[in-house]
Amino acid sequence: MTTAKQDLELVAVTKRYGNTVAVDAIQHRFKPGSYACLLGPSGCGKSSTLRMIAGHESVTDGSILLGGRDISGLAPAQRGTAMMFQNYALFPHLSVIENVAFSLKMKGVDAPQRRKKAGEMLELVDLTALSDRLPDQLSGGQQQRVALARALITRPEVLLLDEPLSALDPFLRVRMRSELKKLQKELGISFIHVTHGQDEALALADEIVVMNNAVIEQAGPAREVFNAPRTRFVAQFMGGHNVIALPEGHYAIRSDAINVTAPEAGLLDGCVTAVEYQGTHVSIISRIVGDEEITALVPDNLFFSTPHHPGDRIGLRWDAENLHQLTA
Ligand SMILES: Nc1ncnc2c1ncn2[C@@H]1O[C@H](COP(=O)(O)OP(=O)(O)OP(=O)(O)O)[C@@H](O)[C@H]1O
Repeated sequence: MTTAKQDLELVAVTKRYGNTVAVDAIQHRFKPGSYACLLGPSGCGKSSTLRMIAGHESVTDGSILLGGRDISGLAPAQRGTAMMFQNYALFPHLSVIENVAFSLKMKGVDAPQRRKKAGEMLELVDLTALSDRLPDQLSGGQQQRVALARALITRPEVLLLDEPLSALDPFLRVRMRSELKKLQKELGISFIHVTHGQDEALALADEIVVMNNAVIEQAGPAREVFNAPRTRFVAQFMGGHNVIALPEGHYAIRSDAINVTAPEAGLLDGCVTAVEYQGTHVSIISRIVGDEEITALVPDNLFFSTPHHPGDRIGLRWDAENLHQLTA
């Protein structure tokens, strides 16, 4: 398997469909050998971005560079990228091993070589025993591994995954996501994974690229994007944050960084509107001045030592270092 270490760079990449601007001059450098998640709500332009990188969609403006080489005008098979699709797109009449070997057949590789290479890929995804089955004789998770093997046989430098876990049930989704992460580390190539699930992105990504309305709102290591959102959108989309208006501006603060005190001991007073038990934590929602709501996430033992109920007056405190000023 290739271990080439090449940057993938998007230079002012734009996609327009008629009058719709799906991707608006985005600029980003994906580090080699890292797991990146393109995260954002439906319609923000993440699939269009991925399809342009893959070559399944033309670039309206700008360019895509892999290792400094402009690949924007190349056919998908010539780019050094491979795509794994949402619905896996397996050929129903071909066996597992034939599906995996398909692209080699198109390249004119002879049958014994194809079988050997496809066999290696099936071993990598732990499917050797099912080589001769047809796709409809496989579970969703197994079909996904076939699709992975089929994409990886081309030895891409960058593997592109479009919502690869969305067709799986929640249990399998969690299992497959750790397999994807492990595979990426083993292969050492870059994965770019499109998802609209923030928990999926947090679990998988070395780097999260948050898109909204055709632009990149924020990009950085997963922990940084979660912990220090720069815009109201990122704070709300990542979840687990409050946006507070203070005289100096708007700030994001994690719900678990808000401490609940007696009313006179807080920086702000609140009136409890709801209490939700969440197992390890209890979420206390209170209304503050200006009718804004603040959620405090309190460890369950702390909550039950001094329980609060809807209608109670409470104080809310935080350490200034946990406030992150928002730019928009
Ligand atoms: N072939 C197309 N023709 C016209 N408009 C399109 C086409 N494909 C996408 N769009 C529009 O471009 C915008 C971005 O779409 P895109 O599929 O990239 O978003 P997305 O973030 O991947 O959304 P989702 O999570 O729903 O797949 C949307 O407004 C969409 O309606």
